[in-house]
Amino acid sequence: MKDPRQYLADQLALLRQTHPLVVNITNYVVMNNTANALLALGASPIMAHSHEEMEEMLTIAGALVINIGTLDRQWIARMKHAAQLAVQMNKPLVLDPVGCGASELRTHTSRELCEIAKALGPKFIVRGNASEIMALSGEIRSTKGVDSLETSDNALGAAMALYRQYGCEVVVSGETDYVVGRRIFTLHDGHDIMPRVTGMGCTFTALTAAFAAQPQQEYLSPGLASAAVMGVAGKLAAAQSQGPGSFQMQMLDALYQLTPEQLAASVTVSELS
Ligand SMILES: Nc1ncnc2c1ncn2[C@@H]1O[C@H](COP(=O)(O)OP(=O)(O)O)[C@@H](O)[C@H]1O
Ligand SMILES: Cc1ncsc1CCOP(=O)(O)O
Ligand SMILES: [Mg+2]
Repeated sequence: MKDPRQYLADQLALLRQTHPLVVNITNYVVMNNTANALLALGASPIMAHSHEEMEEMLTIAGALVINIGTLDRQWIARMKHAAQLAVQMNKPLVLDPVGCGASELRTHTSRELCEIAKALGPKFIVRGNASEIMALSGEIRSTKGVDSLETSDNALGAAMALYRQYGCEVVVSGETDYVVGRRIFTLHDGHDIMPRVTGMGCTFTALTAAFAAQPQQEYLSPGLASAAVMGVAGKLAAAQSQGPGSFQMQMLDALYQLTPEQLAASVTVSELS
């Protein structure tokens, strides 16, 4: 890869030209936040989950998000159907295993979705917090809920195991973000106010799908692009905020204002050898 910073700048510039459409099957908590974040960055969201329209949706979309945050039996059937279609249509799929480990239903469903999506290889991406990634891999059995009890450093082994098992890119968020694929990157941006706002991880997942939706140039790592954008926008937004309320608003403005040059200059990224 050329310098990862150049790759990141190119990816953001391309996104602003192509406005990729992302289909989101997501949770009731974050539908509005993630749609706004995609729009603010320059992508185009649609929230859709019905069986009847999913094939048409995926025909026009560049990528699919499956976020299990408020799952139930009916939603699980929709998620599996959409994942199967994504495989058939060779569309990138980003899974957010929200709350994996908090209930058997979440853990089991996340694994079933991974089994379906693994046929996509690197076009399948899992983005979760440390507890979720460790529960998905089987390294821990239970978690507290949707927030992480673990540091992302502790989840690196689990992320590598998932990469080997499913061939997917695995993105673990936290104070340090880890992007684990054929290569492994760490990013040290963001701000500790981010886990105090619901939906920041879901936003990360949705932005990952926006990068996955565009034609990849030299190196396929949508998770690296979204981690950089979340981290740099998060730092900029936190500097303008008084607390979680104003942070939410400032985050949308930062996603909108972020330039490719600023992204390349501000990101703290390194490759693990
Ligand atoms: N302590 C922290 N310091 C800096 N950034 C953080 C911290 N915790 C989380 N983040 C950032 O917040 C975003 C959401 O991550 P996280 O809170 O782990 O996800 P989730 O909301 O799914 O639990 C990511 O961009 C991550 O880098
Ligand atoms: C609070 C909550 N409960 C079910 S889904 C959800 C949103 C979780 O969003 P995030 O993981 O991005 O904080
Ligand atoms: Mg989450």
